[in-house]
Amino acid sequence: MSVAVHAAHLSVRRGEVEVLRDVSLDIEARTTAIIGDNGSGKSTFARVVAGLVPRTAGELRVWGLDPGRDAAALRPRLALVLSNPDAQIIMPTVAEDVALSIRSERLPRAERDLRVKAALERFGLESLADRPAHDLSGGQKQLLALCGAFVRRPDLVVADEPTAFLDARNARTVADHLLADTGHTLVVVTHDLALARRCDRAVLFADGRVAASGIAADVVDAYERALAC
Ligand SMILES: Nc1ncnc2c1ncn2[C@@H]1O[C@H](COP(=O)(O)OP(=O)(O)OP(=O)(O)O)[C@@H](O)[C@H]1O
Repeated sequence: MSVAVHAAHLSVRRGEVEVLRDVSLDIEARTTAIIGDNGSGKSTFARVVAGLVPRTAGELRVWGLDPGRDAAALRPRLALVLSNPDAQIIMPTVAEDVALSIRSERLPRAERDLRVKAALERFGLESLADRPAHDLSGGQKQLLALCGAFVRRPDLVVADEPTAFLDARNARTVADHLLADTGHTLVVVTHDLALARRCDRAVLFADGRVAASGIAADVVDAYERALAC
């Protein structure tokens, strides 16, 4: 499997604070969880991979491209899912919001509508297609955010605490969709250790550095043992 994310001695400074320090890792598994305490740098890592935050030092490649310099080439291949779906809803109705995600592909209308319909069906949202998006429940909104991400058929999905505001049932549904093998690579920042365990690999961040990485269950076990001390 090719390397989705390659970081070598990556550092990120935000203001006076060095938030990521000397991070070196390769992400090549299909699904990778990023775990660690509050403030350990997980979201910053997700954002620098997604090209939203610049690096201060070191090397970063996403599918061999530099997220800072090659943002335009990476944009169609990468989808970002955040914990607060309200921040990701733009259009008035559910179907329009999903269609917006593929507007830049300039598809013929019939083809676009078919793509949107298939995506809505996959996420169980077809009966809500014409509903105002902001009227959906929190769980439905997060499914809508996922639908908008996956309708683009991204190679890499970066999800930052996608289950944070969901009940156990919706968290499970969202995790099932993220982990389903649809040909994408998943990097998921999460405090949901059940979700982290279901990933192939995990990376534990501590104080802006990589503290451990390996098979997800092993890394989560080590983190839980450390938490118990
Ligand atoms: N724009 C910024 N300016 C200054 N400091 C920042 C900025 N963004 C993040 N930080 C700091 O960087 C550190 C890491 O933040 P980050 O959000 O990456 O952590 P996290 O591991 O995702 O935390 P959480 O689990 O609480 O979401 C924190 O100390 C945070 O205060």
